[in-house]
Amino acid sequence: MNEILRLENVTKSFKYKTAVNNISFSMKKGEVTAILGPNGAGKTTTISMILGLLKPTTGDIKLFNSQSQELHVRQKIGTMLQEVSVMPGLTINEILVLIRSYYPEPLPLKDLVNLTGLTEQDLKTRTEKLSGGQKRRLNFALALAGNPELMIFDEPTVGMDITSRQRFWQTINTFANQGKTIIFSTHYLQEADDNAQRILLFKDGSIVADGTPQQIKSRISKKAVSFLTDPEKSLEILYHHSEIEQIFRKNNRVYIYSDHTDKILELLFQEKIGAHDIQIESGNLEEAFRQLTSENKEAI
Ligand SMILES: Nc1ncnc2c1ncn2[C@@H]1O[C@H](COP(=O)(O)OP(=O)(O)OP(=O)(O)O)[C@@H](O)[C@H]1O
Repeated sequence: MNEILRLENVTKSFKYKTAVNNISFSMKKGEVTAILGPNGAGKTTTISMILGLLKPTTGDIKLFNSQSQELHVRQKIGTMLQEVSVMPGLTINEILVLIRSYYPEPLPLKDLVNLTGLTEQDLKTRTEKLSGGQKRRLNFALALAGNPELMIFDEPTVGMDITSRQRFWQTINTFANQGKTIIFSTHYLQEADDNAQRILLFKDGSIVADGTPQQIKSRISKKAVSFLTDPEKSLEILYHHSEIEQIFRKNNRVYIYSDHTDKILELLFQEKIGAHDIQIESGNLEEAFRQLTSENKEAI
């Protein structure tokens, strides 16, 4: 079966808030997908619904063509959520042995330790004495314990130091190369760009873009020419030029979006508007993200 996940017209409304608004998407085996979006966009709510921790108000979710509550489905999923509590009184080693025993084909303990960077000292530590970093490593090991086909991570690298972050993505890439399906949410554009083949960009509970990082960047991130000029200077003379797709002022700098930056430079000199400190910026994912998730631009 090639399709691992399908959401159809899924909405989640809380009393005063529609957190997720009529979203649909499916995911194939082996895809690595980032759910990207600003705070409050609906990422965690979506992941919680996929995992069966929250029930959609309307719509349908299928995992492996079944409901997420079914045992054969749960055995195929590994997850790491933002806030996790672990059983007190046990060492990391004891918890890993216990959790591995719930799965038909768990990963060997040695592999779990190597893949997550757990140390000998970590294994002996009792859960109530874990540092933030140790907790993260344990949670990662728990997510991998059952050798899951589908891995779902909610903002996995929050609170990780640089070394842990690098190890995390290395491990994820190893699993991706083995054909595992991976979904992770993040605020970090760079993480999505570096590690996902597909980005679902969320805003206000809706999906506003769905594509490869490259497609998303090329679809909406334009090149910009920006410059300083006298704030009193009228720029009306530029408005009728068809090469200019968008023009706005931000922090005293004027920005012009266009695919034809050479033409824009010509115009600036022709029209004698006193442009100085001219810069040309090519679009990047940060810019794409800003354009897609903000509504109000300061118009001139
Ligand atoms: N249990 C709840 N009751 C009421 N409102 C909620 C509940 N859970 C989430 N929300 C609201 O739904 C919206 C989406 O929240 P969600 O946590 O899914 O966003 P997010 O994209 O994961 O944000 P963040 O990046 O900050 O974690 C927010 O406005 C949030 O306040």
